Amino acid sequence: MSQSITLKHPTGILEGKIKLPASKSEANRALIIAALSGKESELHNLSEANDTQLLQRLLKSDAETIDAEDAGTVMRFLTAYYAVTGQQKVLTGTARMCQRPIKVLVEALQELGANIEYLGEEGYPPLRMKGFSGNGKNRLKVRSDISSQYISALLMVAPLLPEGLTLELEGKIGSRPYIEMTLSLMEHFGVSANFEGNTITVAHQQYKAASFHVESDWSASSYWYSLVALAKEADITLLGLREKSFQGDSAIVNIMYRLGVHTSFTEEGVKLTKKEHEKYLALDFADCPDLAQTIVALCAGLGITVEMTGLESLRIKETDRIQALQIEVLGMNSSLQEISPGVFRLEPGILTKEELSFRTYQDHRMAMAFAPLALLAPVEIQEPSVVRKSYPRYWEDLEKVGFEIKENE
Ligand SMILES: O=C(O)C1=C[C@@H](OP(=O)(O)O)[C@@H](O)[C@H](O)C1
Ligand SMILES: C=C(OP(=O)(O)O)C(=O)O
Repeated sequence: MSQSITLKHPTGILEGKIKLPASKSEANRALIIAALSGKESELHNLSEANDTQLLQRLLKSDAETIDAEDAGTVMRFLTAYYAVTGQQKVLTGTARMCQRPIKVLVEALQELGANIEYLGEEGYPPLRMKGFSGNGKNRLKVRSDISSQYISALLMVAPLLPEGLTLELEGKIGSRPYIEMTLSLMEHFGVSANFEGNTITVAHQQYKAASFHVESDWSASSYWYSLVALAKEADITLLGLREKSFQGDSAIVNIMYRLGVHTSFTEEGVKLTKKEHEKYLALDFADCPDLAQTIVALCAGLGITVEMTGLESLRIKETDRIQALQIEVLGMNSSLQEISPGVFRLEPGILTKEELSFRTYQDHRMAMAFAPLALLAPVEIQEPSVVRKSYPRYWEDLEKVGFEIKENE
């Protein structure tokens, strides 16, 4: 794919049925649990997302050096997996992955008896995994305000530990629904846990073989909600989404109700139609950080002021997402500012440009969140292939509902 594409929509009217990619979060948990169980589990509808394809390949690889690329779940889940299964590996990733912290997880695994060495800067990948003595502690305090992926990684390996594991979560619990998703998947594969207050206990147990069907990705649905909110008229069905979901990003239903999208659940998934939107919103993203970019881009487009909290983890994701958003909304005459510690305010401006252009910072969600603005004016997206991380068919799906996409020289 070329360095940039330009999107236009000739009518602004959207109609169609879209099969979303499957959730990479559910799929990557199911893959790790199936590998830990040592049993033949049937996993259906594994995501075509690169993060999932990559984990599938790496779990089968005999190579000593394992490249987790830019996939946070792959890096964190494999660190715990290789540690507890005593495999000698070097775990690395993209330059950005080597700036994403992993100290909390490494220190926890070391306390459990893992021998892990930093090959670069302390606290960051690459890591050398040197074996597991298995005579460590069975109760740990772990910070839960940096990334929930550390907690999920520890929980999935916990039943293999001779005395199980009790985790005491310290600090604010960020991305909590992802921890709950991990526990639900573990339960699906026969392992019970107890989560009360800030303490999670998992006894020594065996995973059981089970079949599992991965649900469509609610995070990916958010771009379609945004498209409906910006369209002149819309009738869009997203296939394979369920009202009762393991995914916390299903919170998009209630957020988008306020931003002009009505959801009805059908046999096949969800049907999205337009309604009135509110003019001002205050939203907390602590439980659903991956939705923040969608909402910022949409509110800048619709002229809605939004005050946001719970954005702390955005600074250590595929890029510093707060900084990337602050730069990119300027091109729409909007501003995103921290008005008091931890509180960000998006103040939308009037669109004056005939064509909008957005950089994507090697972050799939920057590309997917800003593309729907092509319903207001032609939009150039730089480095469009970034979408492969979670939604490789995004551009094709937009073409199915009438977007014209031109590859630029
Ligand atoms: O466990 C998971 O599948 C994820 C957890 C979240 O990360 P943090 O826990 O780092 O916020 C989320 O942003 C990421 O896309 C997927
Ligand atoms: C943050 C994300 O993924 P990860 O942390 O798994 O790289 C994401 O998909 O938005």
